[in-house]
Amino acid sequence: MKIAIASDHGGLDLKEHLKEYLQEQGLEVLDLGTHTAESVDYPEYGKACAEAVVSGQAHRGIVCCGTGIGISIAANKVRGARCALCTDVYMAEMTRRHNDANLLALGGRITDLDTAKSITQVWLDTPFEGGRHQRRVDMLNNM
Ligand SMILES: O=C(CO)[C@H](O)[C@H](O)COP(=O)(O)O
Repeated sequence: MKIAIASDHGGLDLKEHLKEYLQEQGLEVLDLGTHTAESVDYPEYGKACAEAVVSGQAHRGIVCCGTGIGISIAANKVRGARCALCTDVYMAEMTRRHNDANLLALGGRITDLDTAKSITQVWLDTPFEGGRHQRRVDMLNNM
């Protein structure tokens, strides 16, 4: 599985650690930046990551900013993106089971690394349930 990953400066440390975590598991990572601590604008990075997923360049995407909020809003502006901001593993499980979330958002100033790794792992491993949830995801895709 290929994972696109992107952050602004507020999510940079978390992105770098998660990138290493994903690569340790043999996953291919497409790092769309940012690459330095210089202040940048999260909409650009959320958009780039969501476009990589929706276009098929990557199977899934992970976006990080300070809270995870702004970059998730940006990602969800891209048609076909279903980006879920998660702060615990229950949210990660449910957003895969019910929402078929193809992007995960995390807050580098909110969520500690161990929790972020657990959230990421559950989000990677949990399948979409389909059924009644497919109808709702179709509705999202048609908006
Ligand atoms: O969390 C964020 C967006 O939701 C950003 O990371 C945050 O707004 C950046 O703030 P600053 O420019 O003060 O570092």
